[in-house]
Amino acid sequence: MKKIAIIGVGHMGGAILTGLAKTKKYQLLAENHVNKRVSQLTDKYNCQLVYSISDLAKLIPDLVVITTPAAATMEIVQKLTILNKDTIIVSAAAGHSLKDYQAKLAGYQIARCIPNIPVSVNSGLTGIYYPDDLAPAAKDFINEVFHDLGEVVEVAEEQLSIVGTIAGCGPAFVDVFMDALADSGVLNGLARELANQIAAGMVKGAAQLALDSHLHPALLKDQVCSPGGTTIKGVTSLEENGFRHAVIEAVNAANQN
Ligand SMILES: NC(=O)C1=CN([C@@H]2O[C@H](COP(=O)(O)OP(=O)(O)OC[C@H]3O[C@@H](n4cnc5c(N)ncnc54)[C@H](OP(=O)(O)O)[C@@H]3O)[C@@H](O)[C@H]2O)C=CC1
Ligand SMILES: O=C(O)[C@@H]1CCC=N1
Repeated sequence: MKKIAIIGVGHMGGAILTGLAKTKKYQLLAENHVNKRVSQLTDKYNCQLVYSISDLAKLIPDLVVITTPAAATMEIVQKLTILNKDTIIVSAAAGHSLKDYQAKLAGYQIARCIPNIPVSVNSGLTGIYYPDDLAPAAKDFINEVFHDLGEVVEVAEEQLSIVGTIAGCGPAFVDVFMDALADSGVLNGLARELANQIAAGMVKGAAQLALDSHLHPALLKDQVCSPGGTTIKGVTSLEENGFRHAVIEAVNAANQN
C-alpha cells in the first residue's frame, strides 16, 4: 500500500484525508502541531499522526501533500530535504510558485495543485500544474490520487491561480448562494433544514445537468424560463441587482494575490 502524508491537517488537509480514507487504497500519514481536532480526525480515519517533519521522514511516505497556510509553507518546505529523494511532493498551498519549491527542494519530483473542499466527499475538482520535467510515474501517481478525490484539470502554472479561485474558492460562493436561497425559503415559511436540503439538492441537480448535457449555461437557463413565466421575472431581478457582476467581481477580488 502506498503511503500518502498530509502536512497541515486543517480544512483542506482534513478534506483530502477524509476523501482518501474512503478509498481504502492508501496508508495515510499526517503531520501537524499538537491539536485535539487533528488527532480526533486522524484517529477516526486510522491515520498515523506525527508532530515533526523528522518523524514523518522516518515513515518514508511515497507522496507528501502540503496543505499548510501560505505564510508557514516555505519554512516547512525547507525542512523537507530530509525526506527520501523518491518522495513525490505536491503542494496545495496557494501563493508560491513551483520555482520557489524547486529552489528549496532540488532533485525532488514536485507539482502544484489547488483542490477544493468537496474532495472530502470524493467530488472535488483539483487544478494541477505538472512541470514538463516531472517524471511520468510521479505524474501518474499524483493523477491517480486526485482522481480518487474527484475531477482533475491539468493547467499551466499561470492558470492555476484563476482555476484555484473559481474551483477552490467557488464552493464558498455557492454556499453563500445556497444560504440565501434557504433564507428565502425560511422567509416564506419553510423549516430551515428543509430549505437547506432543497437549495443543495437543486444546486447538485443543476450542476449534474450542466455536466451531463454539455449545454451552455445560458441554454440551460432558457429551458427553465417559460415565456411570460415566473423564472424570467426572477432572472430579470438578478440582472437588475447586478448578480453576474457581483460574481465576476468576487472572483476578481479573490484572485488578487
Ligand atoms: N480551504 C480550502 O478550501 C483550500 C485551501 N487551500 C490551501 O490550503 C492551505 C491550508 O488552508 P486551510 O486548510 O483552509 O487552512 P487551515 O487553517 O484550516 O489549516 C492549516 C493547517 O495547517 C496547520 N499548520 C500550520 N502551521 C503548520 C506547520 N508549521 N506545520 C504543520 N502544520 C501546520 C494548522 O495547524 P493548527 O491548526 O494546529 O495550527 C492547520 O491544521 C492554504 O495554503 C490554502 O491556500 C487550497 C485550496 C482550497
Ligand atoms: O481562501 C483561501 O485562501 C484558500 C485558497 C482556495 C480556497 N481557499
